[in-house]
Amino acid sequence: MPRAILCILDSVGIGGAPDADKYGDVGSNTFGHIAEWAHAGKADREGLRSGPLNVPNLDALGIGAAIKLSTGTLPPGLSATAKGGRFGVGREVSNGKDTPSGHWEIAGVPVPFDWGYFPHTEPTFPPDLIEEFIKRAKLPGILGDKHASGTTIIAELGEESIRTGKPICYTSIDSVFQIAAHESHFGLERLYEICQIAFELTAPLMIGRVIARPFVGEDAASFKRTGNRRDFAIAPPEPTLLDRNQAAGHQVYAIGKISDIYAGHGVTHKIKGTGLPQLFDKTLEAMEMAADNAFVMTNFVDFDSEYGHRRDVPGYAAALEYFDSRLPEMIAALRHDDLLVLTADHGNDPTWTGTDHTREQIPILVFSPSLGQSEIGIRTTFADIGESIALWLGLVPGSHGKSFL
Ligand SMILES: O=P(O)(O)O[C@H]1O[C@H](CO)[C@@H](O)[C@H]1O
Ligand SMILES: [Mn+2]
Ligand SMILES: [Mn+2]
Repeated sequence: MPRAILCILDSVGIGGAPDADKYGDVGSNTFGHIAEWAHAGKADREGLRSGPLNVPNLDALGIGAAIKLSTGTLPPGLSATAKGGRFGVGREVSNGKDTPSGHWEIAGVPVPFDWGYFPHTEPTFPPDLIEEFIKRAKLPGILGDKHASGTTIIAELGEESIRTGKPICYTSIDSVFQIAAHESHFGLERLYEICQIAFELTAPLMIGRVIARPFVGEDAASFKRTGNRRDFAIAPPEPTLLDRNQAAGHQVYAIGKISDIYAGHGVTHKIKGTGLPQLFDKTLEAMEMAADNAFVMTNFVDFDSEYGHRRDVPGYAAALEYFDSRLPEMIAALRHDDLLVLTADHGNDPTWTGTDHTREQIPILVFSPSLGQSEIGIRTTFADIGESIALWLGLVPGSHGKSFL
């Protein structure tokens, strides 16, 4: 009986989005630029990695061929042909270049509305929203109230936050309200509590997510964010592939932040994990446990949060190489009628300006011991991924996308 395993390599875009101009992202290409920089010796870091990007397993599944299809250019060191499985390119119809938009569309539900965003002003948040938040959450005030990178703003305001008990509230180009506070001084449960209050206040503004960003350490030099991040997200507007598989009486394993992204909807097994090695292990464990017709979905967030937003090219390259080095384990764990899909939710080119996501097309790399090799072309919506998995799992067709199987 069939099963499906869907790995979202968060932010591993492959350039070529036809509407990138609307986002100021023309020419961005996360995977392609990392390969180029590595080839030019610009992704070396002592003790971490050096030289050209070493990703033979992703290359065999067609990452090079997909990038060539997406942008017209084959990055150095990658192959123009795949050696197994099906490869192609996904193009997003949803307007946001953010995690929920990408994930919902992949799971068959393009976002039919525009998210709310906070302006590039200081303060960025509406004063009446903050006033109500402070009152309901019983806070002495807030810090931040601007667009910022999460690690930078903790270094800047973390000490003051500990001293005053005021949480750090900030946003980005995405539809987010993020709250950073110290895990023990402020308290993790208290942080979750105020995030829930913020979520109730921001959801009517169509803000996609409130994100709890706990950190530890005692001064600017030692502050570090922990794995206790939690996303409070608006629920998808229609049943996703997760809901559909659950409604059919089958298992849905949500690994990493998947459950948060779909507001817990359609999830039968929620599994948390921190860091690429653990997320990979948890995925392999789920593949061992999963019953017939199960859908296993993992979000590998570190590509995005640790390397993309941090504009860390060597770090991103090393993360891709790590994932690649473990891919043979996942392939070896596949049963004859398992389907493995590797893809991404948006781009986050670490060679690009700023610290935000980039509007890009995504790779679609599909492998099953029972499928032959072929090209599936440029798909005009990410929803084709969800529809293909639905078909594989024997579900009734949904209302968006077409199967490429
Ligand atoms: O800079 P950090 O806190 O990692 O924030 C990033 O993480 C958010 C969620 O992915 C994005 O919207 C971006 O702002
Ligand atoms: Mn993402
Ligand atoms: Mn991100």
